[in-house]
Amino acid sequence: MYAFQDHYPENLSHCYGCGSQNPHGHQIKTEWEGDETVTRFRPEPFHTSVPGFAYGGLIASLIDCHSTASAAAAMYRQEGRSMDSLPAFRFVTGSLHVDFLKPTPIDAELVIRGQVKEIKGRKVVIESQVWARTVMTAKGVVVAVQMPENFGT
Ligand SMILES: CCCCCCCCCCCCCCCC(=O)SCCNC(=O)CCNC(=O)[C@H](O)C(C)(C)COP(=O)(O)OP(=O)(O)OC[C@H]1O[C@@H](n2cnc3c(N)ncnc32)[C@H](O)[C@@H]1OP(=O)(O)O
Repeated sequence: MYAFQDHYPENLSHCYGCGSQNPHGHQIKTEWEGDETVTRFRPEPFHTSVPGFAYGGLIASLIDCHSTASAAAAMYRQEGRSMDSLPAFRFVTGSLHVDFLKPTPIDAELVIRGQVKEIKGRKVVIESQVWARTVMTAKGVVVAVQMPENFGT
């Protein structure tokens, strides 16, 4: 699989959630399945909250990085451009909202499915659901905003 994150330049691949260059991070991989974006992730025992269940911060960070990657992919798709083409779209999280609907088992593969709800100017809104086996355990909404040139200054 060649994922959205595989197009990130190396100097922007250190993110804890999605950076391929961060050995301590989740290193998530996201791709299109039709009009939805999909990330699959298997929690480790050290991601535990209540024994047997995954920590909510893990769920939130999966939704976060799944959504920023989906935002970039959606912008490229809207422009009919490959994710390798320039200028690059780089998105950061403006807002992250998560609803925890059910406890998320630690021993299941998690499937995060995202839909593009809005693309307006530099902003993309992504809605996502986290599935464990046949149960939707969480859902989220992220407002992703194209990183300004002066980010961090
Ligand atoms: C394939 C190649 C791709 C390359 C890809 C490279 C990798 C790419 C980096 C990887 C890394 C991943 C990232 C992981 C996800 C993090 O963890 S990112 C880290 C956490 N996030 C941050 O640190 C962001 C900190 N905040 C900021 O820098 C600024 O507040 C922001 C978010 C850039 C927005 O500031 P701004 O650019 O001045 O925004 P502004 O022009 O005022 O607003 C633009 C639009 O966004 C909306 N907006 C802005 N902030 C918010 C908010 N908080 N709530 C709701 N809406 C908002 C505005 O309402 C506006 O919408 P419209 O009025 O146009 O409808």
